[in-house]
Amino acid sequence: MRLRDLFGDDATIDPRADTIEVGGLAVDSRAVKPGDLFFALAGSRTDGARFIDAAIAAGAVAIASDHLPQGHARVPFVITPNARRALALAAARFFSRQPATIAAVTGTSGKTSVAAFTRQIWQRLGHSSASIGTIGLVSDKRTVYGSLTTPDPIALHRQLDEIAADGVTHLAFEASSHGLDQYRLDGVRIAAGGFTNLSRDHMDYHPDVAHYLNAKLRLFRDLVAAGGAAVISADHDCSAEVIAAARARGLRIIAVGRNADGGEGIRLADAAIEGFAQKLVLEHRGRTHAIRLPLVGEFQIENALVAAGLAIGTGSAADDVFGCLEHLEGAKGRLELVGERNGAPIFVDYAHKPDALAKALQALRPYAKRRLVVIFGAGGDRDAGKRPIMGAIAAENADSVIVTDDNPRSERPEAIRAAILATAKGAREIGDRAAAIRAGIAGLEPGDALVVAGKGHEVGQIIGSTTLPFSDHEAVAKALAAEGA
Ligand SMILES: CC(=O)N[C@H]1[C@@H](OP(=O)(O)OP(=O)(O)OC[C@H]2O[C@@H](n3ccc(=O)[nH]c3=O)[C@H](O)[C@@H]2O)O[C@H](CO)[C@@H](O)[C@@H]1O[C@H](C)C(=O)N[C@@H](C)C(=O)N[C@H](CCC(=O)O)C(=O)O
Ligand SMILES: Nc1ncnc2c1ncn2[C@@H]1O[C@H](COP(=O)(O)OP(=O)(O)OP(=O)(O)O)[C@@H](O)[C@H]1O
Ligand SMILES: N[C@H](CCC[C@H](N)C(=O)O)C(=O)O
Ligand SMILES: [Mg+2]
Repeated sequence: MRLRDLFGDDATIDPRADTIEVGGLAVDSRAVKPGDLFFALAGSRTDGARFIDAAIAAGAVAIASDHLPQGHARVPFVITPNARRALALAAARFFSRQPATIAAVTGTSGKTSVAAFTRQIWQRLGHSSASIGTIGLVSDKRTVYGSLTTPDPIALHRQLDEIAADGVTHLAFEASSHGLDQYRLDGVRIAAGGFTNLSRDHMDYHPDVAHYLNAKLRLFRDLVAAGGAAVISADHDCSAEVIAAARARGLRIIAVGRNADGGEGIRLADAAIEGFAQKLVLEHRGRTHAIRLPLVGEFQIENALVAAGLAIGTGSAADDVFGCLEHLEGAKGRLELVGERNGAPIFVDYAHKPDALAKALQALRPYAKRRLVVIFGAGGDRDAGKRPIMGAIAAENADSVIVTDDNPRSERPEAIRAAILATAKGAREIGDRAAAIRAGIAGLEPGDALVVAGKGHEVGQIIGSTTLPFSDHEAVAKALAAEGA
């Protein structure tokens, strides 16, 4: 593709770059292939400009950056005011196909679940559908394990192009605050945006909560296409501000939840637990719908309603969409019932931040007639401030707490555990996660419930810079087998 066709009018293109054909895009010098255009981006740890020589040595034919790199005037270059955004827009032009209908969801918790639910609703309504996010790419054609919640723009646009070529017409994907802040999803043609909730997260990255919320609001301010829909949970302190941002863009607002109006919105009029399911009464456009949602956890109602709103906001008929809610399956490792011992249910959950842990424990309280047991830790090289908060939440909302390791990464696991234990009064400490799970399961008695939180779908444990195979699902299964359960 011609280099010139990758950029808009705000780019200054070196005359020598004007005729260049670009074979690919690269943002990491170590991934450059001959013929690539290398984007030199200033990052959080280093500056891509330092790797321009390496990129050229690897075959880069031109460099794009937001400033003329010193000493590199001999290389064909493109200067563009916001190089990260320009990268995403260039990736959208380079990988030009996208599914015709795309919804994106943001919020502190529930994104993976909403993306999975939206995909399931569309699929059930007969559309070839996919989701992209923390658990990777899931489509009716293929599954690819993921690592980032919002992939970098090159990977994201390559995947959009591939799934569109596969025949996928409907995509729901997760917009993380990092992804929004770093312009990873600019260039995606988004027909509807969803917002679940806001609580403490990523305070190692965002200077304050306002910055974090503003990153999320970019979805409505900058990214959902004009005339598109905004599906917003109405039940939180931040809901009014999010709705105002979407309204300022003239988007079609579909508020959902107890505080939504049952006209354009989806109002939750009633909810009651029924075994491992919940009975809901919904109001929408003057009609009442009685639904049996086959999921555990009050928060899954919020996720299901945002997903329903996204499907309705992109053109599906409300009656059909509500019918699909009766068939939803939870995303892997999200309050997933994985076994039982002595009649006590055992769940795997992905709560790795304070509000999610509180919500997960509160959701499981009705299933623990005796003791609610939680096993969890906290990731290393991530917001250290959340550790004591999570310790206190566990002590308050569970009856028995085992503090173990999550992904310690480069940190000392004992130090992470100590920060949690400082507030988790009465908790046991068992660093080895498999041993912690064995101990938790061995102690279960009739009437108890156990949740292993923090790693959900993950299949590895990152210790130092090594990822060892580890899955909570497998660890639970092995512990149950050892107990003869
Ligand atoms: C902190 C963060 O978000 N970093 C992201 C950012 O990297 P960066 O630009 O800051 O990287 P850097 O290390 O400072 O390097 C600067 C530049 O030099 C380049 N470089 C570097 C070394 C080299 O040898 N050659 C080279 O060219 C790098 O490719 C980069 O372009 O841009 C990269 C490209 O898009 C991302 O891959 C990278 O995500 C890292 C891997 C990461 O771990 N991010 C996590 C925190 C994250 O994004 N999480 C969110 C939210 C999770 C959730 O709550 O669900 C997610 O969306 O997953
Ligand atoms: N709507 C919600 N409100 C509060 N907590 C929730 C909600 N949905 C999910 N959770 C909790 O958060 C955990 C993660 O859920 P999910 O993966 O759907 O969210 P996410 O926003 O994608 O998270 P991440 O940013 O970590 O990828 C769940 O396992 C559960 O403990
Ligand atoms: N996307 C999140 C996932 C955290 C999962 C948890 N298991 C941990 O390692 O902290 C992050 O990278 O911060
Ligand atoms: Mg996610």
